[in-house]
Amino acid sequence: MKFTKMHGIGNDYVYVDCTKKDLAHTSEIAKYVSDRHFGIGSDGMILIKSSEKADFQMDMYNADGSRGEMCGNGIRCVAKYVYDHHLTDKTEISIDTLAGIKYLKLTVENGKVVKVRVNMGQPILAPDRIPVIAEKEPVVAEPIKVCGKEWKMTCVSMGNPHAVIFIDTPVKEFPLEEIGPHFENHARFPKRTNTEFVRVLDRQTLEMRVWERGSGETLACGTGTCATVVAGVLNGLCDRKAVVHLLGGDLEIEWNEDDNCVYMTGSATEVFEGEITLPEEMTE
Ligand SMILES: N[C@@H](CCC[C@H](N)C(=O)O)C(=O)O
Repeated sequence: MKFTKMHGIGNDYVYVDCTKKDLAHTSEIAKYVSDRHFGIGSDGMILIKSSEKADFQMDMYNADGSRGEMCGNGIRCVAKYVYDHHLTDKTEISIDTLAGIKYLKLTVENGKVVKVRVNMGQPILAPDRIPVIAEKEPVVAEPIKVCGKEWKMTCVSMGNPHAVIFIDTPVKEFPLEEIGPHFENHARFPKRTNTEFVRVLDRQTLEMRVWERGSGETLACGTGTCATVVAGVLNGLCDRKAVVHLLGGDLEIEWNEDDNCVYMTGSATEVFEGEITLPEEMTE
């Protein structure tokens, strides 16, 4: 299987061009290639496909083989791939995802995409659509007991579920490996959840670490960063336009007041191309 390794501020995926030939056993392959010791090593796998509804389609898999409805860092890389690999010459493109069609604007320098702005759509705040088991809408600073401690969570879906927790200490010091899995698998999240731990530095600057559903800690999460700014606004902690520092780099987020859509701007990077021989049972 031919693949391209790409990352959006350190959130790395194996990208497979399926515009001409489809792939079977995708869940198993995602798990296999994501393994950092026995595979290629990545946070998951993303398939780039042709689409009848949009310019392209993106299918996203986490490292454990589960499907993610959307991937903010991944969709910027898909945009870079299709432009840099000459599958399109358009600098405004649409990509279909399990969370609907997203619209992207590409910044090109010397023939290559260096930055992408994505309209990530409107945040979903209805508990049954996130989904989270909660009494009130929106779910803002709602108590939840995890690991014997009461936390205050704000829940937002950007097509996929997020629980955002504001903390007062530097995010680098947070025991993410210990706490993250207990949020991910908590009974209040029927489809599990991605969880962001966030410290507000000032009204336009936040820092965040993420525990992703199906992949564990990653260096960045695009949908999670959008959910973080929405949660910050709902809690009165930040402005609608903010920069979020993640372990792998920065993302610029704007929750636009006029159309209620969240806009994410950030980089996309190709690391290398390769070919991997898959186990026989994954090729049948
Ligand atoms: N890293 C992604 C999100 C990937 C999917 C997520 N783990 C899920 O299962 O919802 C991003 O950049 O948004």
